[in-house]
Amino acid sequence: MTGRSGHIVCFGEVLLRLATPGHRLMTQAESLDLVVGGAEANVAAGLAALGHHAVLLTRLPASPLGDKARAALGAAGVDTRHVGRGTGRMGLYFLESGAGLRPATITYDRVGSVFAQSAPGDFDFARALDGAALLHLSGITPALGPGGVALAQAAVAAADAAGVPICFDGNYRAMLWDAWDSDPRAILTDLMQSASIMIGNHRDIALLLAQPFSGDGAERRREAAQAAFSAFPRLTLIASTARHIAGPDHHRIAARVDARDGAHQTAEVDVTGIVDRIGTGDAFAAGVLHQWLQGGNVAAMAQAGLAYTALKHSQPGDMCTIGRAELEAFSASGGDVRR
Ligand SMILES: Nc1ncnc2c1ncn2[C@@H]1O[C@H](COP(=O)(O)OP(=O)(O)OP(=O)(O)O)[C@@H](O)[C@H]1O
Ligand SMILES: O=C(O)C(=O)C[C@H](O)[C@H](O)CO
Repeated sequence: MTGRSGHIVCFGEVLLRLATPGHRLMTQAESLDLVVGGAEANVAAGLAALGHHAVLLTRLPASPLGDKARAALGAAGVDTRHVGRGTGRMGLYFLESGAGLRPATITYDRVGSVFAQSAPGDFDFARALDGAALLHLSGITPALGPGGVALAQAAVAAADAAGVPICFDGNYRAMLWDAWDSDPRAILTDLMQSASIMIGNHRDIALLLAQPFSGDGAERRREAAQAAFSAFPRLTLIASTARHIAGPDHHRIAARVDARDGAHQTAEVDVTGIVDRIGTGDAFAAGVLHQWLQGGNVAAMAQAGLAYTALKHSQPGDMCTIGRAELEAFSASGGDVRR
């Protein structure tokens, strides 16, 4: 197995999460717990925890909130040298924590953030991408509005110009797309033309291709993957999870990676006692990319993605900072205290 050299550039907005403590409703909360997140930052943190050189390309406000975000990224081992600063506000989201049969709810408060207000010229894409193994971005940036579309297009164009492969995570956020007069299909299809790796499932592909996939399970995923490989000539890998919600704190998750010439779908693992569901998709992406960077095959990528997403469910916060030793020691049956 031959590894890939170079750092990974993750491009996207960093948010502060303000969450009700102790499963309270927002109406009951008298304080809010603060953590730093953002889908692409979460992937960078996961990759850094797994021993890779992960660079975050973003812009934060020149304010104590921006300082807080940058400090958290640095503490997670993310390379913040390409984190720009600007005048304006920090993107936030509020989380009303769920419990039992009451789902968690998210309220975004990010319109007009420094990142969302940025122009492509505010980023030195070429410098950040110089020598990179991969650019990772997601469907969240173009969902921010026309300015976000321009940012995502500029990032993709710069990676193309530098010959850097692109990983695109669908990360469909209906609340963001529905907040403006958007055409997610056209925008995402255009961005996907340049992607080598897609993190997304049959729903993402159905949206892109305006084509439903009605089969079941693995058959439906293979059919969707084949349609995506036909539509996007540069695509080499599609990675997805299949999540069955067995109970309020009990999910069954399998992972799948499709290549043009084969696929691997893992067995399901039971994830119980879920502490935090947010960021588990980003942890999956980090696990898959961890193996991709090492030249692992579809089975190794699917297993690492599954293990890392399963482990993330046990860690509070948006980021997964669980290390490589724990990933390698992952056991679907969990374990007692290690002493
Ligand atoms: N309405 C939709 N249209 C198209 N794709 C969707 C839609 N809703 C969800 N998806 C896609 O389905 C996949 C799984 O969605 P889900 O919300 O379970 O995210 P996840 O990847 O498990 O976790 P995370 O919330 O951390 O991203 C994602 O790739 C997402 O983009
Ligand atoms: O929802 C978003 O835009 C975020 O970036 C916040 C979370 O960190 C992200 O959704 C987790 O995937």
